[in-house]
Amino acid sequence: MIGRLNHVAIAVPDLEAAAAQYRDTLGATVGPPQDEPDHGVTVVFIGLPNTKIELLYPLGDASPIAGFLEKNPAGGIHHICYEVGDILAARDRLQAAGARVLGTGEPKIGAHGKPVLFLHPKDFNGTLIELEQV
Ligand SMILES: CC[C@H](C(=O)O)C(=O)SCCNC(=O)CCNC(=O)[C@H](O)C(C)(C)COP(=O)(O)OP(=O)(O)OC[C@H]1O[C@@H](n2cnc3c(N)ncnc32)[C@H](O)[C@@H]1OP(=O)(O)O
Ligand SMILES: [Co+2]
Repeated sequence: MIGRLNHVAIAVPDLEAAAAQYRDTLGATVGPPQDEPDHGVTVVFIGLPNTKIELLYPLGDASPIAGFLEKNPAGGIHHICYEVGDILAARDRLQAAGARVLGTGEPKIGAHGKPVLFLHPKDFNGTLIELEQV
């Protein structure tokens, strides 16, 4: 069911500083900031040969990553995103297996314009998982 690793997301306390570090210190290809109000974050994507890094910064006063940054003020790995071919079939299979799908259970459109869902970290070894339909 899960396929390629689409991205690894890092929540950061300073988006510009983190983007500059990846661009200037690590020599990576860094995209522009993208506000994603429907998700409560601003994201910056860093292109790598085999996957992407997604830098996350809270947007608005109800950001789902605010709590994470309070607990991890220096930032930290926030989630990993796997690709799936059929996100509704994946959701149904996961729910049938007892996994918690976050939010309403209906996919939202993510930063790549594709449907995404999130699975509760406590069900997957303390790791927040995002699924993106490709
Ligand atoms: C533009 C879209 C973009 C894309 O790629 O397309 C994105 O990726 S958007 C990313 C931001 N959106 C989300 O993360 C949505 C899903 N996340 C959530 O619904 C919340 O963050 C949630 C429910 C995972 C955590 O909520 P909260 O921070 O309020 O903390 P809780 O106290 O409810 O957490 C319960 C429990 O889980 C632990 N936790 C929280 N976040 C993480 C995490 N990222 N990784 C691992 N564990 C996490 C938290 O510490 C609590 O554990 P406990 O032992 O009970 O203290
Ligand atoms: Co993501």
